[in-house]
Amino acid sequence: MERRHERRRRIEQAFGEFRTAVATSLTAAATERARAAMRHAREVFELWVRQEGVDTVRTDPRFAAARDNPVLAPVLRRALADRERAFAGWTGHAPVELAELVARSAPGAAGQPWESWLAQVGRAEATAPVPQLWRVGTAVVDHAPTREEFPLAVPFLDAAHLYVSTNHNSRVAAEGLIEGLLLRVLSYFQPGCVQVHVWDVGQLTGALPGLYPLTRSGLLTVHDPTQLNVLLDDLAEHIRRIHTSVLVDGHPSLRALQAATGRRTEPWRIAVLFGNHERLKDDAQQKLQRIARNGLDCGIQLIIVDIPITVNSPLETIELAEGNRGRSTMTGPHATVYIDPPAPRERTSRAVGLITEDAIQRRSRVCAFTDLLPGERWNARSTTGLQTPIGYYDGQQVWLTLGDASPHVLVGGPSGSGKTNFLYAMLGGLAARYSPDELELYLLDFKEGVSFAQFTPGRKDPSWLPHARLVGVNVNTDREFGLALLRFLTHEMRRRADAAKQHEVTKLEELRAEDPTGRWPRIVAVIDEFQYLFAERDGVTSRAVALLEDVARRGRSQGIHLVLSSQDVSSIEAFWGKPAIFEQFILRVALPKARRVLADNNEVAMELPRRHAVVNHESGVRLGNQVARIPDATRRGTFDVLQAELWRARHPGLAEPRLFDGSHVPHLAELADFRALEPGRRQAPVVLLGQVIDVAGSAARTTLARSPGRNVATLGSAVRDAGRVLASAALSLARQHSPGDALFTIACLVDDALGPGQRLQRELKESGHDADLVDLDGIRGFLDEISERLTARLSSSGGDRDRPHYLVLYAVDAAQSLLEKKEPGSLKSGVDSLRQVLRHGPELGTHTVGWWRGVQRLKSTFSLGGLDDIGAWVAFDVHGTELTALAAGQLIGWSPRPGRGLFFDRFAHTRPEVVIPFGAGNGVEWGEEDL
Ligand SMILES: Nc1ncnc2c1ncn2[C@@H]1O[C@H](COP(=O)(O)OP(=O)(O)OP(=O)(O)O)[C@@H](O)[C@H]1O
Repeated sequence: MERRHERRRRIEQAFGEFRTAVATSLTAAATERARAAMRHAREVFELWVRQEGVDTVRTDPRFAAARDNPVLAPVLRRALADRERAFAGWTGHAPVELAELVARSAPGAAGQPWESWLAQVGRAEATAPVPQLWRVGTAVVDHAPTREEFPLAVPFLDAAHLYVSTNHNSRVAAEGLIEGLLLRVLSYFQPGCVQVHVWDVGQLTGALPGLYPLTRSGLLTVHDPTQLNVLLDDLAEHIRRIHTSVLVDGHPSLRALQAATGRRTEPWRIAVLFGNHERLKDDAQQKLQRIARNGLDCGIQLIIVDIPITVNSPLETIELAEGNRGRSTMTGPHATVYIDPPAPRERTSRAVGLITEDAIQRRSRVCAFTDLLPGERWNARSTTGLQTPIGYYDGQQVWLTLGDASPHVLVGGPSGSGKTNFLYAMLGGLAARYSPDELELYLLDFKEGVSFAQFTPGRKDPSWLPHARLVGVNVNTDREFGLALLRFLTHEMRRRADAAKQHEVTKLEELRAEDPTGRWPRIVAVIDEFQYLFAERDGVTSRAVALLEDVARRGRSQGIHLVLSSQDVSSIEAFWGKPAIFEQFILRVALPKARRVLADNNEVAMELPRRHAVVNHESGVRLGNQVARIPDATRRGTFDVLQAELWRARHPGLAEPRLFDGSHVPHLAELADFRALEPGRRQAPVVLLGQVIDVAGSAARTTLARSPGRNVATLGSAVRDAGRVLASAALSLARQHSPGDALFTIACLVDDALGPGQRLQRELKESGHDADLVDLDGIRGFLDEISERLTARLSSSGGDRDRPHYLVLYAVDAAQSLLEKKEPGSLKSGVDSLRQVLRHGPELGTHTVGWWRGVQRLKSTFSLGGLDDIGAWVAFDVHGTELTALAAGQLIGWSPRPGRGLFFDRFAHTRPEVVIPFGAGNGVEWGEEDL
């Protein structure tokens, strides 16, 4: 029994222990569960806090119970502390710093409140620094511990397009945003620097009505809702034109061009496009994307509203969800932006009115020549091209570019339309920008008058244009001078090409890089009234066409630019027959009423007001038209003042430009070739017969070597022309002999020749030479005597060198009948003696410089074939066909003209060249009465 009790007690005890153990563990489990539940509650709460944000949890009634729960309070406290920590770098500093940054980057109207600038006309020029940011509103970071506003500003001009998206609640606010931004831009820059285009898919006159008065001044253009393509094509065309004619120096953008050169020639064009959330048609969409991609470099900005589009270029977006509230890419997804409220309508109207008036005034402002000149002279480099403003349009400068893309210029306009004035404006702008080491000018004016003479030293004004190397005036009928200029340019092209080749490059630009110390200026060759060059269907025209084609084609890469100006481009048949030449003249300048300069369907020149020009860098097609008002550049006080200034600044060693004046008779004594002659030269004596028409102004020369054929003839009826040739020949020969070394015999065989002959004798004697005079009575005896002496010398064996003897025979043919007579019993006539002298004289130092009054008369002096004894000749009023026999049988196209002769040297020339006889002696004027 006892044992049974014991067993029971032990069982009960075991159960008791079990119960205790179970109870203990149940209690522990309950505690653990309660703990887990609390942890869970905190975690859930934390999740809410993190998800909804501390501010919501603190204020939203849904969280009231949780907020009051002391168990959860630490969670909220921790979250608040975390936020404080996260915003530690922001709160109190960043908004202030942002405000300062915007103040710095958005000066004046770009960032200040409207009260301080609206209704004041902008003063910044297009070349002024562009604000980096433009204020549009304020922003607040959504969950910042304290509400701190900071300004919202966007990059815009040159930097980024703007995209605005709206809903039915916020379209009005979006218009306010855009109008506000445009007013900032329009009020920052001088009127004219910015042009605005508005297109609204839904309405013709809806969007931005506050700006409409600007349409009066052309600063705003409102586009037809159905004509988006026209606007897009226009913008695309601007981009193309700017790339081809403005960004020619390798600058990637207008902004870069401005940074490098300080120049901004194009206005900003802002296109505001209002859509309706629908995609544009595919082609418009693609055009818009292209404009977005390439526009910023060319000053074209887009503001796109509610047009779905992806854009592959810098773009800021403002998304307005509710009224003026929204988000922007500038501030990111955690900040709410608030667009600035618009300025009062009345103030906006006043501002727009003022801008419009100012723009209209600027457009009508007469720009002056000085407006074309840079602040600093000669600091531009011509490595890649030449650029200058040549006038104004809408208060903006219009620039002209000579470079790879537009190497040559064709200028056209009827007489009096202002071509010469335009050329002065262009040359002034260039000469002020580029130093004479960067730019050389060759200027030729075919018409009568002295339009380019101003560039050379004058009697009243000693100044000359330091860039001018050659000036041709009154060229008129001396088309050969045009030819000479073109020939010079082709030589220069070759010289440059050779130099480039040595440096293993091909272009002037590269040559300058390879040879930085070399002097490789760009050359601008101006030919005014160039149609004269092609005035006749003759050899000059065909050679001119060939040379012009060569220069027009290859000049581009060698920095040689042609500027051809004409009042009548249409009549240049020879030229029009060569479209390839014209194609090189990409830059066209049409003055009022100019015909054929621009493309056929481009009539803009017909409507052009006086003193304006169309400058077209696109071969004259309509899209390339840029109208400019050209300032007066020819009046006193304009170009002349600039020239005097540049002249004073020139390098002291710089030579004066060479002047070729077609109306001027050259003076022998002035000629360098003449002055260089002196006694004691070892070479055969040189005979100067006149001046050839070349760029250097060289003398027409032949030599009198002691060999057969070295005689000179001048042919023509006038004693004046012939006398000049004979005298300059004799005087140049005299200069190469010491007194007494040579003998001159002057035969005057017509009365007219007596004056010039005696004058020549006197001059020769005055310089110490032996000079005899022979007349008709003495000529026969004289020639017989010389002839006999020559025969004797020819049959003798050697001996001393004969003293040079020069026979200067005036009107040889006048003695023909007298010389033909034979003495009774003699087989020899005087003509035989003359032939003997001409044939054998040169070998023995006896040379004849004779005048025959016509080709037939010369021929009758000789027997068949004797013409070979005349090695060189100058012909005046003799027709080209008559000269064939004297020029080795070649056909000669020569129409005689006053004061000009044709010179041929059988020993040196392949074809004859035009010569201008000298009008003066050895430092002594020859009066007309002497000739
Ligand atoms: N932009 C201008 N501003 C003021 N005056 C001008 C302007 N352009 C031309 N003129 C004046 O008009 C006149 C004719 O101009 P210009 O001599 O330049 O014309 P052109 O076309 O060269 O004529 P032509 O072919 O007869 O020589 C000149 O007196 C000139 O001063």
